Amino acid sequence: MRSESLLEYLLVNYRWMFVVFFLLPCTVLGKIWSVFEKSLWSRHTGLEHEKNLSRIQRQIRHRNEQAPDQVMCTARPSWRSMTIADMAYKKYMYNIDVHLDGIVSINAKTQTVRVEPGITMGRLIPILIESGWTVPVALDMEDLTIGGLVMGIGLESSSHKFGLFHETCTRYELITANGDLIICSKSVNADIFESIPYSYGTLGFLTAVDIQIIPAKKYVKLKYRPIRTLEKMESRLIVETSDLEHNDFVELLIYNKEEGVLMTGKMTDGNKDIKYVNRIGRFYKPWFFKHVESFLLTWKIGEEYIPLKDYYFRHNKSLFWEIQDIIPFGNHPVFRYLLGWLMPAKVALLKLTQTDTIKQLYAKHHFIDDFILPISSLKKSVQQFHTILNIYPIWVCPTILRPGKGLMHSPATVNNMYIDIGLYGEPKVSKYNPTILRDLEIFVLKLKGFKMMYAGTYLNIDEFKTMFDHRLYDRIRQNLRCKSNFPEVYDKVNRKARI
Ligand SMILES: Cc1cc2nc3c(=O)[nH]c(=O)nc-3n(C[C@H](O)[C@H](O)[C@H](O)COP(=O)(O)OP(=O)(O)OC[C@H]3O[C@@H](n4cnc5c(N)ncnc54)[C@H](O)[C@@H]3O)c2cc1C
Ligand SMILES: NC(=O)C1=CN([C@@H]2O[C@H](COP(=O)(O)OP(=O)(O)OC[C@H]3O[C@@H](n4cnc5c(N)ncnc54)[C@H](OP(=O)(O)O)[C@@H]3O)[C@@H](O)[C@H]2O)C=CC1
Ligand SMILES: CC(C)=CCC[C@@H](C)[C@H]1CC[C@H]2C3=C(CC[C@]12C)[C@@]1(C)CC[C@H](O)C[C@@H]1CC3
Repeated sequence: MRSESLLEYLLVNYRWMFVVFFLLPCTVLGKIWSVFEKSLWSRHTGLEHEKNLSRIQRQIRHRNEQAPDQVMCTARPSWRSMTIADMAYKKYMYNIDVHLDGIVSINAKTQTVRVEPGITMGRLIPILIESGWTVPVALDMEDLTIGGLVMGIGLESSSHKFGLFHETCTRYELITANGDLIICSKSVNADIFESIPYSYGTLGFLTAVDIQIIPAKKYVKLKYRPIRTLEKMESRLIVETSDLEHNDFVELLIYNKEEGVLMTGKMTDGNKDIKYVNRIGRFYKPWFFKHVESFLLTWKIGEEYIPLKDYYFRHNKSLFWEIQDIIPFGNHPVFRYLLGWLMPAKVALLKLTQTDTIKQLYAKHHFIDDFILPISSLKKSVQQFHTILNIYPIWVCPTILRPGKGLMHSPATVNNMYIDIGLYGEPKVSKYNPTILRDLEIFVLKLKGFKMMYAGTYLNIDEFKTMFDHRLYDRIRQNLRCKSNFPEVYDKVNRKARI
C-alpha cells in the first residue's frame, strides 16, 4: 500500500466514504433523471423502433465494407454490464451500437409485451405492474437487461415453474451479419429461435423480444421455514418445487453448513383480514438476507405478505450480500434511517469507479459465480463448496430445465429440476486461489451441471463443448454466415476474454 497515492489508498481502504458521499448521491440524481426519461415509454412507438432498426443495419453494412475481418459485438460498455469482470474483447472487436430500450407494445389479447433488448427489469416491471401485468420470471436486480438475460441466461425464484427467463419469451427479432432482419418463434425459423438463448450475441443482434405476461397480484404471501441439515433442505426443496399449485416462488438461503431458511411464496391479492404487510422495499427496512436470517434465531415458521414489487427486488438493495463488503455498517438502523433512501448503489457506477487495486483485490480474494446442478446434488455440492470456498450465505434457486437442442437444456428427454447455487463473497478458507474455479467447474461438469457464464470460465474449449450442446448452434452459425462476423460464445466467456 505504501507505493500507492493517498487517493488510491483512501479509495481502497475507505471505499464506503466515496460510495456514501459521492456515488450514492450520483445514483439518486440518476434516478431523478430517469423519472423524466420515463416519458420515453410513451414516445416509443412501432415507428421509433423501425428507425432504430435501420440505424443498426446501416452500422453493420458500414462495417461489412470497412472492416470485414473484425468480428462484431455490441457497443454496450463493460462497466454497464452486470458482471464482475471486464469484457476485454470489447476493445478489439467491432462495436455496434444496439442501444434500444423502449417498450414497443403491450398486447393483452396475446398476453405478451414486446420490448427492445436494452430495457432493464427496473423499468419494465413497475410499468407492467401499473398496467396490471407482470412477467413470469421477474429478475431481482433492477439493472439486468432483457437482451442480456436472453443472450446470457436468467433465473429467479419462479423458475421452478416457468424455467429460465428465455423460456417465457415467444418471439425474437434479430439482425444478422449481413444486416437482414429475421423474425423467429416456435413456429417461424424455429431452429434459430432455439439457438439464440445463451449465445451471447454471437448469432446476431437482438432488436426486440416478445415476453409472456401474466396478471399481477398485489402481494406475495411468503412462508419462511428454518431447516437444520443439508439432507432435510434437499428433501424439502424437492417436495416444495413439485407443489406448483401452492408455490409460485421457491428460494433457499443457506447460512452455514447446517442451517438454512426455505422460502415458499404465492402471489395473492390478499383479503381484508391482512393485518400486517411487510414493505421490505422501504429504505429503512433491513437487508432482506438479514431479515431471513432472523428466522434462524426464533426457529419458528414465519409468514408475511410482501408487496409484489418489493418481493421481486428483495436482493437489490444489498446486491444480494455484496454491499456489506463496501458499506459494512449499511444495515445498521442509524444508517438505514438517515441515508438508506440513497440506496441501492448503482452497480454500473461501482464498476466504473473501482480502482485497479480494488479490481485486483476482488479478482484475488473474492468469488462471484453461479452453478446450475441437478436438485438431488444439493447436499453433495454444498459440502464441496464448503470445503473449497466456505462462503455464506449461499443462494439456492430451483429451476426447471427442459429437453431441447439449444446450448443449454436438460440432458434427459424429460423435464428435470435443477438448482442454481450462487456463491458471492470472500472465501474463508486458508490459501484461496482463484484458479480453484476450474476444479469446481470440472466437479459441476461431472454432475451433468452447468455454470452461468457471466463470471467467465477456466474450462478449455472441449470441456466447454461437453457442458454446452453446440450441435444446433454450430449449424445455425454456418447458415447465418457468422464465422468471420461474430466470435464464438467461448471467445467471449473464457478467462482471457474476461479479466
Ligand atoms: C473482497 C473485499 C472487498 C472489500 N471492499 C472494500 C471496500 O470496497 N471498501 C472498504 O472500505 N473496505 C473493503 N474491504 C475491506 C478492506 O479492504 C480491508 O479491511 C482493508 O483493506 C484492510 O487493510 P490493511 O491495511 O489492514 O491490510 P492490507 O495490508 O491492505 O492487506 C492485508 C491483506 O488483505 C488483503 N486485502 C486488503 N484489502 C482487501 C480487499 N479490499 N479485498 C480483498 N483483499 C484485501 C491484501 O491483499 C492482503 O493480503 C473489502 C474486503 C474484501 C475482502
Ligand atoms: N438472476 C440472474 O439470473 C442474474 C443473471 N446475471 C447475468 O448477467 C447477464 C445479463 O446482464 P446485462 O448487464 O443485462 O447484459 P450484458 O451486457 O452482460 O450482456 C450479456 C450478453 O448478452 C449480449 N447481448 C446483450 N444485448 C444484446 C443484443 N441486443 N444483441 C446481441 N447480444 C446482446 C452481450 O453481447 P456483447 O458481448 O456483444 O455485448 C453479452 O454477451 C447475463 O449473463 C446473466 O446471466 C447476473 C445477475 C443475476
Ligand atoms: C443471481 C445471480 C445469478 C447472480 C448475482 C450476481 C451478483 C451478486 C453480481 C453480479 C454483478 C456483480 C458486481 C458486484 C457485486 C456482485 C454482483 C452484483 C460489484 C458491485 C462488487 C464491487 C465491485 O467494485 C463492483 C462489482 C460490480 C459487479
